[in-house]
Amino acid sequence: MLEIKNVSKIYNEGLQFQALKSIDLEVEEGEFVGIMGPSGSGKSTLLNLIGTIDTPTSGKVILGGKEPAKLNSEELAKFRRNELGFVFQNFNLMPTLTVEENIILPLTLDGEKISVMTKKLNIIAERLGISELLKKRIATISGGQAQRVAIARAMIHEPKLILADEPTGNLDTKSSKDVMGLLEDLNQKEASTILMVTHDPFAASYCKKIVFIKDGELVKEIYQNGTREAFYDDILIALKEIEGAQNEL
Ligand SMILES: Nc1ncnc2c1ncn2[C@@H]1O[C@H](COP(=O)(O)OP(=O)(O)OP(=O)(O)O)[C@@H](O)[C@H]1O
Repeated sequence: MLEIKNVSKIYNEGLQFQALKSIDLEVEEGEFVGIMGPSGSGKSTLLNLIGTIDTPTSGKVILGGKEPAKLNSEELAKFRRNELGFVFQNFNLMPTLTVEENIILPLTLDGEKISVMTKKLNIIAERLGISELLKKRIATISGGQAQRVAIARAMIHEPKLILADEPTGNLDTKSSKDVMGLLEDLNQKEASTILMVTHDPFAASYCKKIVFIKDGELVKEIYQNGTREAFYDDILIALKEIEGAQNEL
């Protein structure tokens, strides 16, 4: 469903900098993939290319058979709204709106009927355990609750792919566990395809596969074969290997 073919990204502002070098990556429908790597290795650059926020210097990003780089700005805005769901570290919710207003925002932009929006809203709120919060303003809920709301907003239009950038970055341990359990559930029970950038080995242990990026190149891939606890240990070993090699340099 997602194909990244020989993608490179060179930033041209001021000094040229090659942030990604010939990346090849395929994500199948229903996968839950983590992207890890040292700071500055190119994780956000890669996520921005997949999220159609930026375009590759060379190579192709193909999502659901379409190449977003070929769309005009209006088509692209529609593509992004329909095919992708975004979850960010800082939640990116509208603080003065209520929980329900935030969740239905993507549908409002598409001019959906109120009856359809209400039905979808109630199903997803129930599913994510936030039905009690719908009338509250974002400014009055906790970080863990805000991230649930952000996930509901990312899911409500049933996107092909959910892109999460450090979704537990601003959460305490308990909320991180809740949010990751929720993403795992969406992946397992509703076959949502999820791609998540994270520094946090605990959050990453919920993924089924992790790709490691270093200096703009994919250097390693590991899969969860046994328990999540065993995968957590595998992740720590892989990080040590990659960051250790970096420290030696
Ligand atoms: N707009 C830009 N112009 C020039 N260089 C950039 C730009 N954006 C990012 N870079 C550089 O590209 C490299 C990769 O950045 P990126 O943000 O993708 O890394 P990252 O792995 O997400 O890092 P972090 O984990 O710290 O968020 C870095 O060296 C960064 O300085």
